[in-house]
This record gives sequence, structure tokens and C-alpha cells, in this order.
Amino acid sequence: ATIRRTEPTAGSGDSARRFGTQRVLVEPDAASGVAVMKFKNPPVNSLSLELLTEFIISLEKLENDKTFRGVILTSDCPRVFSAGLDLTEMCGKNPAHYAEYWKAVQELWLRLYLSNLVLIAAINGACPAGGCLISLTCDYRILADNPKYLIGLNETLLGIVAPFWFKDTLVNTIGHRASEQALQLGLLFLPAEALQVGLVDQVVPEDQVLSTALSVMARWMAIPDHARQLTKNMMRKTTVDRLVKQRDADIQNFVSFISRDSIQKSLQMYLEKLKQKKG
Ligand SMILES: CCCCCCCCC/C=C/C(=O)SCCNC(=O)CCNC(=O)[C@H](O)C(C)(C)COP(=O)(O)OP(=O)(O)OC[C@H]1O[C@@H](n2cnc3c(N)ncnc32)[C@H](O)[C@@H]1OP(=O)(O)O
Repeated sequence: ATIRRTEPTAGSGDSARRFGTQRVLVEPDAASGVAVMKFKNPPVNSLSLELLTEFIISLEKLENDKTFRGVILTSDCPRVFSAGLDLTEMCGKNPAHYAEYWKAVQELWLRLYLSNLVLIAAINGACPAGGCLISLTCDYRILADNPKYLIGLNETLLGIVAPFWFKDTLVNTIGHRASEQALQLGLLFLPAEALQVGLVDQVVPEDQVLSTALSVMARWMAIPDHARQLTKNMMRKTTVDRLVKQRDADIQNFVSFISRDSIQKSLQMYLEKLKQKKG
């Protein structure tokens, strides 16, 4: 994916030029050093290989541009933050594709979890599974107060299992016992429940999600960068190293697990059910 510079939209106010890719819009505000990164992969921001790749490219661009110290992650698709990993990437494909896809999923998590940027998730829609994982890699999570916007690692409901580094990220956020129950039951939390269990840090009216994220960002950016970054690294490095030291094994484990007939069948059935729902 190439990074395309697009002209500022009419009425975009500041002279900041937007850049990004087809599926990841980046709205930089150089004055504040904050960029808003919007997923745009309609209808549900499923994390396809293309979206993952473009996401990594855009994140790297922002990390390499010293103008930016904070990024707000949000969705350009109505009602959905991200529907999680793209199920079509995990069904009916071949082992080589599964390996390539999983490597990209690992890469995104590794880059986000240890990012030197301040990352804030402005969750303006449903946030299941891989979408929830992205929000968990952020430093702070704000969820719109809409009972339709459920959030959680619901993998067991599909007959699959969240890998250990998904689990570790959840445990680091809501604790071991809450994670044990949430992962086994594939819990999808309502906003008030997510706040109560600590899965999100704030629940605000839908039209205040972005403005709240901007004010929280200002608070985090007031901290001397290097001290904050060293502290974040201190908190997260052990978790990241657990994957780094066994990335290939993790890929092989994913490929063999997802290739099982029983797993393929449950994913197909789940996809069918999603399609019927519209019926
Ligand atoms: C042990 C170690 C080994 C590792 C073991 C394996 C690794 C496990 C880690 C997996 C992590 C994951 O993220 S697995 C993904 C889990 N994701 C989910 O369960 C969410 C599924 N989606 C939903 O619940 C809903 O779509 C929701 C997001 C709420 C939006 O609802 P809406 O009514 O607005 O939209 P829908 O009508 O449902 O969906 C619109 C269209 O998008 C499609 N769609 C929806 N979600 C999709 C998805 N994730 N991937 C692809 N396509 C999706 C639908 O089929 C529809 O297709 P058309 O009908 O053609 O338009």
C-alpha cells in the first residue's frame, strides 16, 4: 500500500494535510502533535491482511515523524470500531496464507503494545475479539455509551481460542480472575460492565468520545516523553518478549490449529450465521 497525500477536505479547518492509505485515514494535527487514525474498511473494519499492512505502515510513519507524540485510534465506519480479525482470512485458505496472515496479526500487536506514542482508543462502535485486542494495546480506552457497542474477547463463542498474548494483554488490563472468566465465556461486555471490570477507562456519550480522547491525550502528553516511554516499556516488555522469543512457534501453532477440520467448520458456520442474521 502506498501512502497517499490527500488535499485537506473543505472545512477541515487547520492547514494540516491528511495522509494515510485507502483503509487507514490519518488526520494529523501538527500543532498539538496528535494524529487521529481512522480505520476505513467497510462495512465492519474487519482486520484483513490489507488493513493490517496499511495500519502498520501508517503507524510506523507516525512513529518516525517526531512531530507526533500521540495517536488516537478510532473508526470511520458507523456503529463498529472493528469486527476483529477477518474471518475470511482464516477459512478456506492454505497454510502459507494462514502463516502470512498470523505474522501480520503478531506484527500489529507487537508494534502497538510497545509503541513509544501515547495511544488512546476512541471506541465508537462494537469492539469484539481482534478489535478489543487493538483497544487493549492502547494506554487508555474511551467507549461510547451505546448498549449496542459490546466489547470483549469472544473467541470461544466461535469455537476458537484467544492465543496466550491476547490473554496476557487482557490479564494486564483487568486481572487474572476476571480474564479467566471473560475468556472462557467469550464475554462481550456492555459499556457499563466494561467500565466496572476495568476493560475501558471511561464511558461517555457517543458524541463526546473524540473530544474526551483529545483532552485525555493532553494529560498524557504533559508527561516528559522519555520518562513515560521508559515506564511503559518497563510495564510491557516481559509480556512482549514472551511472544518475540517464540514467534515462529506461535505461527506454526496458529496454522495447525486453524487448519483443523473442526475449526474450519465452526468458522464457516459462524460466518454463515453472520450472513443469515441479515436475512
Ligand atoms: C490457541 C492458539 C491458536 C489461535 C486460534 C485462532 C485465533 C483467534 C483470534 C481471533 C480473533 C478474532 O478477531 S476472530 C473474529 C471475531 N469477530 C466477531 O465475532 C465479530 C463478528 N461480527 C459481528 O458480531 C457483527 O458483524 C458486528 C461487528 C457486531 C457488526 O454487526 P452489523 O449487524 O453491523 O454487521 P453484520 O451484518 O453482522 O456484518 C456485516 C458484514 O460483515 C461481515 N463480517 C462481520 N464480522 C466479520 C469478521 N470478523 N470477519 C469477516 N467478515 C465479517 C458479515 O458477514 C457481513 O457480511 P455480508 O453479509 O457479506 O455483508
